[in-house]
Amino acid sequence: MCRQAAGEEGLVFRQTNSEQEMIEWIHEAIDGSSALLINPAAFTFYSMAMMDALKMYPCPMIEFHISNVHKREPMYHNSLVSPVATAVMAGCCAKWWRKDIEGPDITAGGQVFRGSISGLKPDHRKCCPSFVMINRKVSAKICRLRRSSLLPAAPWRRS
Ligand SMILES: O=C1C[C@@](O)(C(=O)O)C[C@@H](O)[C@@H]1O
Repeated sequence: MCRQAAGEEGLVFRQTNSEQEMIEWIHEAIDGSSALLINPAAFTFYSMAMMDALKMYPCPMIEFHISNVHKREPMYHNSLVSPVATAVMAGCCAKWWRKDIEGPDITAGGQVFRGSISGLKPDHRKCCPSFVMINRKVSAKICRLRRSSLLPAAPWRRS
C-alpha cells in the first residue's frame, strides 16, 4: 500500500556492505526523507560514526534486525543504534518479507510502515546491511490515505 501511495519514487530500498556508503545514505535521508527503516547489521555494535549520523535523523527511524540479537552472544547485546532509534524490531525472521503483502505494519512516531520491510530481499545474507527510506514528498500522500482510513491509526492514537 505504501508502494501504491508512494509510486515508483516513494520508497527507496538500498543495500550496501560499506559503512561509508551507509553513512552517506543516512545524510541523504536526513535531508530528503520522512521515515527510515535500517538494518545496520554488524555496524550496529561498533560504528560510532553511523550512530552519530543517525542521531541527526529528525524523523521516525526503526532499527531492524532479522535475528533476535539479544538471544545471541553478549557482543550483540549492546546496540549503539537503539538509544537513538524511534523503535527497534528484532527476531522477526525473514519469512515476513517473502511477498510484498506479508510485511508487517509498523507504527512509529505517527508513521505507518505497511509491509515496508518487504522490499528487503528474502535472502538475508544479501540484504544486510540495508536501508529503506520514505521520500519526504510522498509522506503527505500517505497521510492523506491514512486519513481516508485505508491505513487505520494505531490503537493508542484512536480517540
Ligand atoms: O548482518 C547481520 C544481520 C543482523 O543485523 C540481523 O538482521 O539479524 C544481525 C547482525 O548481527 C549481523 O551482523
